[in-house]
Amino acid sequence: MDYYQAHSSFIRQPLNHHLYTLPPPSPPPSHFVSETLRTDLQLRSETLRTACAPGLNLPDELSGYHTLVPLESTTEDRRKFGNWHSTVYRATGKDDRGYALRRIENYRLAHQAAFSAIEQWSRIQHPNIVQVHEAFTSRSFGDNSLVVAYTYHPNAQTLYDAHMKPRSPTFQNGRLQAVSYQPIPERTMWSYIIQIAGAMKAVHDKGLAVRMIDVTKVLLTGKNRIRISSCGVADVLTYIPPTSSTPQPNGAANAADVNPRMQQDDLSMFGKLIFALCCNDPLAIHDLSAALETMKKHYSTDLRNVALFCLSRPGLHKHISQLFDMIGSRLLTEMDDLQNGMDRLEGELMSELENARLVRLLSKFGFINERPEFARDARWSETGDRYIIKLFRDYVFHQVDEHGHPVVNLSHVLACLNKLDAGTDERIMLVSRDEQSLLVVSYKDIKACVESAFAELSHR
Ligand SMILES: Nc1ncnc2c1ncn2[C@@H]1O[C@H](COP(=O)(O)OP(=O)(O)OP(=O)(O)O)[C@@H](O)[C@H]1O
Repeated sequence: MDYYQAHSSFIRQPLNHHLYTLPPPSPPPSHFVSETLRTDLQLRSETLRTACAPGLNLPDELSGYHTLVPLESTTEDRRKFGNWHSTVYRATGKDDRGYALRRIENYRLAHQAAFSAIEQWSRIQHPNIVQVHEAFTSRSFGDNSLVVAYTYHPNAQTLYDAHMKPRSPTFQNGRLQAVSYQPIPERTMWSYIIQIAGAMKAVHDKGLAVRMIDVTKVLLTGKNRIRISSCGVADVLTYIPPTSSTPQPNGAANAADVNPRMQQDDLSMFGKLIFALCCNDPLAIHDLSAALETMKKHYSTDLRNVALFCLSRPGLHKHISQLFDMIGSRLLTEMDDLQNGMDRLEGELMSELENARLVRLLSKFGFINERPEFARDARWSETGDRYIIKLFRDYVFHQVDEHGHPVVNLSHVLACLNKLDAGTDERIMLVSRDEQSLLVVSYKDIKACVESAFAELSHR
């Protein structure tokens, strides 16, 4: 006979939604947090776990990083980082986190001091800069490679890929139609400008220069969230050791030594990037008057002025801080958007908060039930609080239907656990496996049993 005939068909209890905390009333729409946050996060975590296609002949291990997966084609259409061939790989670090490893092929380290810029970069933590971790050389790829490790942002796209890459035609009404060009909205452009300018200012204030501001090197890592990638590589590649007679023109070994011209170059690269994005053409500034005409069609004079300021002739007083005077109240719009984004995220977090409660509860069950050291100690598992918990566990998870088949009903589990966590006065009947004893207890009682059994374990 089924040991749980007494509950052979339990009453289906709807989820008690009042036991969940409701998110605050409709958070305002946000420029930053994705509408489909859950899907986005799930896709990111899936990407983190994808394995590499076999046959790529990649090293198994590289200075503590393993499971390398190339993030771009390693065969055809190989683009270059300056004059060097470069490839970005996703890898897992010693701490089990994801890293992006940028490998520069055929690089010979002549001076260990070339890495000192990486140390400076690794100390810069900024929300719009992909964090630099370390750099090392390696022969594991069969050549002399320089490898720089960055934080990995799953499913990040370069601004080029996100906005400018030609899209393949799609089927519409049974016909292949070219995807029409959609200019980036002005508000998004301001947001990008503010984020990049903020990152540049942080870098310049530290006496460094970004040196690589390009649509293929700025990553979109979330909705309208961008980060400058590849920082530090140019400093290592172009390092020139100081000599007693000449100041360092390029070497970034020392913050104070960075040539202010590089910071001016950053500003003009920034100007080129703004034109490229607004005109949907990476080489837009090659024909400046045409580029200005195109910009006029879709963007305000203020935006054009910011781009022109960046491109203007370098000068002693030209500085990234001046850009913020030109941005003016748009900074406030950006702050509003960010705060709306925070509200929305908090709302999302509220509804996920309940999961943590239930996991905590289930973990306590895991600690209490079936402890091997008490297997022969019937006084532990078959008496008092622990016995009630054991019967409750059967009630929640081990019920069978009239045919003796396991009842697998998640809403029953959730409802029971929520009531237990809330410690309601509702009472249930628990039946022993041999059906010899029946106990009527409230969730409140069971909650007290769980707390005391757990406390007893923790203080042993
Ligand atoms: N830190 C990172 N996290 C996640 N993805 C990254 C990271 N850095 C780079 N990537 C991805 O790696 C790929 C290659 O990056 P890379 O900078 O080489 O861009 P690219 O478009 O191939 O430019 P290039 O012309 O220099 O080859 C891009 O798809 C980019 O999104």
